[in-house]
Amino acid sequence: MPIHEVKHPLIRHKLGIMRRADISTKNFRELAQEVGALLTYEATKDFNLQEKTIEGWAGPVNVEQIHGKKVTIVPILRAGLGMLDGVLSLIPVARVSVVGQIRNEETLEASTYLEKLVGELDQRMAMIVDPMLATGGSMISTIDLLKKAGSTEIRALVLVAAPEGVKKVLEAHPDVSIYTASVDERLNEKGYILPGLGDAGDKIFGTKQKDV
Ligand SMILES: O=P(O)(O)OC[C@H]1O[C@H](OP(=O)(O)OP(=O)(O)O)[C@H](O)[C@@H]1O
Ligand SMILES: O=c1cc[nH]c(=O)[nH]1
Ligand SMILES: [Mg+2]
Repeated sequence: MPIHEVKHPLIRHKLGIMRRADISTKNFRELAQEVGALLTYEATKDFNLQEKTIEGWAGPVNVEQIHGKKVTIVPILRAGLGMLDGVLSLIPVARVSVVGQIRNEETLEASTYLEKLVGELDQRMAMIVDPMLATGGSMISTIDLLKKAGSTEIRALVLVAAPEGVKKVLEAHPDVSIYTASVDERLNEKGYILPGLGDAGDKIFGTKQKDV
């Protein structure tokens, strides 16, 4: 299923706190990482395991280990950095490919200002992280550039998604799976998600809240 709305009680609870208008930068930041980690848990549940015999305390023991999955995590600057450590806490060996996208607040068009990708993308699962999937422009542009660079297996982890953006991403890239804590109601006339979280980048970095 290309869209996975993860309804785990811990995620619902933490996301509910993130929606408070008066949340502090510190709390928003901490929760973005925590929900990022919980979404990672869900997004990796189909990873294959292989058996291996190791020397245990009482002799040889059969254990399982993740098989054949090289991963690159792709935070979309800026706000994606707010989930990166949470994802890395569960996949500590992953390489990180950084992509900068900025949305023009008038036209809502995304433009790429940084692309620093790791090698062997054709052999890695790419896990894109960004708190917000609104019109979908930033996500589509990121998937486009990853595919151009060789990615064939891509997952996207977002805290909150708008139905309009999910539809656009899946129309453009039906092979990509999206994991989210919530598919919200809709976009407002300025392209912000309702009820949403407001401007996630500003909340994570403590910059000025825009008039949304
Ligand atoms: O789906 P879209 O309509 O493209 O909107 C979503 C994008 O907008 C925000 O980034 P923004 O451009 O505000 O940059 P920032 O992360 O630096 O704040 C957000 O973090 C997403 O990347
Ligand atoms: O709701 C939104 C839409 C775009 N970017 C955000 O940070 N929030
Ligand atoms: Mg922003």
